[in-house]
Amino acid sequence: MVGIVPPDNHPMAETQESTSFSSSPSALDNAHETAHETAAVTPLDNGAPGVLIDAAAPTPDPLRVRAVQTLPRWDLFCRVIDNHGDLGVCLRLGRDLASRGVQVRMWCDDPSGLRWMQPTPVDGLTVRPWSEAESDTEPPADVVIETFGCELPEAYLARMARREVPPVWINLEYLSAERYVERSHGLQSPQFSGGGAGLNKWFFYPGFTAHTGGLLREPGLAEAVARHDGRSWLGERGWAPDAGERVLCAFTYPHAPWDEFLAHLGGAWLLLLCPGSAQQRVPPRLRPGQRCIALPYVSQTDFDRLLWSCDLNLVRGEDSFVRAQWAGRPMLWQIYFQDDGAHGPKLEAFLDQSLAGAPAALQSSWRGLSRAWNGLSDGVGGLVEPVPASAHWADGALLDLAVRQAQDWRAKLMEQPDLVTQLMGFALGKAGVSG
Ligand SMILES: Cc1cn([C@H]2C[C@H](O)[C@@H](COP(=O)(O)OP(=O)(O)O[C@H]3O[C@@H](C)[C@H](O)[C@@H](O)[C@H]3O)O2)c(=O)[nH]c1=O
Repeated sequence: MVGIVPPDNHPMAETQESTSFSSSPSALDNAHETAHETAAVTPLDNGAPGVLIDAAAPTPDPLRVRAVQTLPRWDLFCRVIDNHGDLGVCLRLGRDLASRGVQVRMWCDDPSGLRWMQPTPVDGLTVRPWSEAESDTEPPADVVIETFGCELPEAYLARMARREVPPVWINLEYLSAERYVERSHGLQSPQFSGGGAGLNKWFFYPGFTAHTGGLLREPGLAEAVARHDGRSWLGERGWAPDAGERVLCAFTYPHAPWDEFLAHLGGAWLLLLCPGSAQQRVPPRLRPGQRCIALPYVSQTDFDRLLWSCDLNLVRGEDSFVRAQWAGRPMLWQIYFQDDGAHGPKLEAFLDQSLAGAPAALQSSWRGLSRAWNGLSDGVGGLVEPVPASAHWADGALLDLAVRQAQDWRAKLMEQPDLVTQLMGFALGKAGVSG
């Protein structure tokens, strides 16, 4: 068992929240463009790996066994741009891979958030300072995952290129429901210069449809959610609702239009406020029937359980957004704001997919509420606007419809092979050992 606790002298996690990259193109756009600029861009040649065998099932998953035997060591590279999502996604990926038997090293430039996200060791997962990847004496791993276009250290790239059998080098991209994802998933970018010259980089896109890399979903997740007793779990922590109260969890960016939202939140609600802007922005004087509790940072595992316990989850970024979908509870997504307005179409694309087939009343209300929560009027970026009165959604019937929709959407997503299963199949294919 290897520890995952960051070095003692590392600064503790910051609590300042950043809500945008800059006005320059996002890392996603850059990576996307890189793939298309390169002369030899070829589509995914072996299709999506069609293996869907739960690794928790008693029968060993043949793909997992083959992947662990053939590609036993994986290196993940994680650069913390801001907030907690970069680290959160890498941790979840590393933990999932390690639980399936591969040895994972996570090279990270700021692992301080792991103190609360992952306070206990994870078997098979080690965290190493990014700076040491340059001079590491062990050879690079069999599979190298560059997350979110974080750009690997030059010296490490050169050592990758010198390996007799080069590692499978995969860039794991940001999650989006937009159409380009299906087109871009599985593209390759041969490298002609720099330390990695001669190597091939593959682009792997998470997503919501069969022609994408899917979503992180560890084995046994559905069963764990089904077994969870939310009210007892909240009670054990002193966060239980009173009789007749609904519970809402809020993990938000600073620009959420809280005043308008609370004005339209009908009925009795207990607001569980995660650290950061939700605690700073929710007005101390709430409306009759509303009360709040400020939560501390909890581990990622407990954060999931928190989402499973609430009647409504206000989430953000990427990882909490995905986890709220697995909770199968109504969820409002506060998307990561981008100065160039790229977040508008990204939100609309997700709403198009997740609301498809929902009752018309819910579709229009939820879309309106989601736009308003994000300060968008019609999918085009803009300043925060008041939540329209039509978004007076929270009483009775509409929330019940939203519950059903969240469960239907989750059931649809569960039909997809999970991201790690797909990633293992993809890596095997690119190592020339699929079959
Ligand atoms: C509040 C809380 C969160 N978490 C975890 C859950 C997630 O793994 C993580 C939060 O990450 P996210 O939900 O992705 O939101 P986020 O906004 O923190 O992160 C990101 O959003 C991305 C879109 C950007 O690219 C990133 O640069 C980053 O800003 O923190 C806990 O483990 N415990 C807690 O108490």
